Amino acid sequence: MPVSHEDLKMVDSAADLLGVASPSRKRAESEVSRYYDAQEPASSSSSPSNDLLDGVQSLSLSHIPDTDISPSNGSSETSSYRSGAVGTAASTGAAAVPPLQRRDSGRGRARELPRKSSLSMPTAPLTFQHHHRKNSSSGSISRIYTAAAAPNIRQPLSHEYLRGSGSPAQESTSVASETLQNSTPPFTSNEAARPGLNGRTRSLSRTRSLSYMKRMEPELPDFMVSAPAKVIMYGEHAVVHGKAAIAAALSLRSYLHVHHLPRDNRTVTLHLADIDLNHTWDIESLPWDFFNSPAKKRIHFDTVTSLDPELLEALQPFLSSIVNKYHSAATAFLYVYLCLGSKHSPAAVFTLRSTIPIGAGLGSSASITVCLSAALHLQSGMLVRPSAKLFEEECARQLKRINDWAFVGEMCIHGNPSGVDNTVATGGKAVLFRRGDYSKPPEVKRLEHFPELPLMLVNTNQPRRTAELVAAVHGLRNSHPTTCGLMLDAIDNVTAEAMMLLDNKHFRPDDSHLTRLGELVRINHGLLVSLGVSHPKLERVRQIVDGSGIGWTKLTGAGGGGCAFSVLKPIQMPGDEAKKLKVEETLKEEGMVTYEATLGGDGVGVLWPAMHGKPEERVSITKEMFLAADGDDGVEALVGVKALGSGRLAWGFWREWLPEEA
Ligand SMILES: Nc1ncnc2c1ncn2[C@@H]1O[C@H](COP(=O)(O)OP(=O)(O)OP(=O)(O)O)[C@@H](O)[C@H]1O
Ligand SMILES: C[C@@](O)(CCO)CC(=O)[O-]
Repeated sequence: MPVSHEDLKMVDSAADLLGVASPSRKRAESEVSRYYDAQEPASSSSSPSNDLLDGVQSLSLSHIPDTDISPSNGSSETSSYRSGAVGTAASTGAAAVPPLQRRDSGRGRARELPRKSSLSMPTAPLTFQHHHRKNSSSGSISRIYTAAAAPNIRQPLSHEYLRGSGSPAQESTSVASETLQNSTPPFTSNEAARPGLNGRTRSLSRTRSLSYMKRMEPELPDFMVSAPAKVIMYGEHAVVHGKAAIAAALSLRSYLHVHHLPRDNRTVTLHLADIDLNHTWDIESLPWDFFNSPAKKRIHFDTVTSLDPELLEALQPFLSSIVNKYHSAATAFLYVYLCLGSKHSPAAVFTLRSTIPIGAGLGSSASITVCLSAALHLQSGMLVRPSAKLFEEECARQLKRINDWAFVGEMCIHGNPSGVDNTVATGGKAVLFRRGDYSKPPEVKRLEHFPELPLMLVNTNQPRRTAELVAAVHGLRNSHPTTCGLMLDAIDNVTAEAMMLLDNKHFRPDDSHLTRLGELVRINHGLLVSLGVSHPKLERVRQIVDGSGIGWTKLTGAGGGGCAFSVLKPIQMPGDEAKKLKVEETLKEEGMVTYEATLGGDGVGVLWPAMHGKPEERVSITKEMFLAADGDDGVEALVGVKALGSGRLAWGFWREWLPEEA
């Protein structure tokens, strides 16, 4: 392994990476280059000049064997679930190398890799599509890759200029320089000529104009990230107490636009448009010294399982002027921003809009913290844009990094979350999740055979706060430890039984399997009622659906209001469709909203740069356009994963799984 984990930690913690290479970073870069030179066959074809060397990593996946989950072994004490990709990657603790940029001299083209990890494929609208995971090559291997479509990170213009004559980048710099000089004459013209790098001669005025340009030019292009909502099918609340839960990504999503400001603007703005929160901080006045002090410093590779009260305290002066009932989202942003950044972090405006109802049990908070985590990692160069050339293992590693820090954000919003919401919002699809020991990574098993289920999702529009409901269950458990313990065990058994059905490739939603799943839904809801987390409006949904006989209903998420879903019976008799329409009508009359959403789609995605349109007529998506989009439909039409699709010029997803072969 050419670069040690320690080196990389140093590289990372010397976070003034933008434009200024630290000694450790330079060392790491040169080690990567040496390694790369040694690996690359001389016959490699030349690459586009903007190819970047994005990373090298030692890949090591520990495999935890499959274990059958049956009702008999389903209790938390005895059941043993197979750890899947996220959990597995988490357990390796292997170092990942920050993407290092390298101007290519003919070797940087992405090489043919033995196996693709993440193919472009249609996204969420493929309702409950079946997938399986390719067997990964076993053992611990070292590989190197390049990602041609990687974010063009940390490339100040001046670097382009100084690299030598004749490159397209230099041409464009010169043109831009002249344009700027014509429009804004910031320097005197009679400057003495002096030798430039590469033996060339440059005038001082040109040097100064470049430095002026450097200040005016944003450090990075604008980009977007997106993450889905989730539905917990079985096991909410119990999952906070170490039991298993089954959850799936939902096709409603949050979108975060990151607009970079000129370098001489040293501010960072968080604009949460849905909740009318718009706050700007002066970057250099933030408590960096405290967050970056040796005792407090946490880096991208760290798994943080609890918040540091002193760090939270240090943030208070910077949050106290934000008066907003949803202000915990700002705490989450600032905490992660300060942990992952430095006082040299790029100046930017983070604008968020979401199509997920807030505080409705659909994981709106996790969706936004996943977006924030992904954006901050991308900004600091700690992620490679997903591409078909990215190894499955590296995808898992990057997803783990996003997920770990989204969890930190979730802790800021929820207090004591299990992490199931951010895990689903990060990885997408459907998972079985269990976190027995909070000091360790959770066990996560991706459900490869998650079936297409006929679901109806209903929002009661009754607001509530997850943190309060989780605290209420803790309270009940403290006063009735034995009874509550048994109820939590019962929920765990329900989840284990459902797991056998949902992860079974022979599952067919049109036979007795569906009835069994439905009954488990109803039992789980009953247990949640006993735990005190239902609400009269949720009971009303259940009553209406039960009365019509069209399916089985359960609250989802924290309860106390928010959403319920019904697993619908197959439409078999002539009157069945009419009954369903009648139910929807009644719910609407009572002020509730039903959603047509699909489960099992993609997790976190990135649109880099933020552009839309056909390749020949692509235009930038500005934050103004994003803010002006009309409602959820407008947001979806402008930036939506469905509207723009996925692929190199559209949304990219870190996918750990491949479509099932025909
Ligand atoms: N669109 C949004 N814009 C800004 N902040 C948001 C947004 N959505 C969620 N949040 C943040 O998340 C908090 C709501 O989180 P909460 O856990 O109560 O609901 P949820 O995540 O939708 O539900 P559950 O955890 O049951 O799935 C809000 O207080 C706010 O801080
Ligand atoms: C209620 C809960 O189980 C689910 C919230 O979506 C809380 C958690 O898992 O953190």
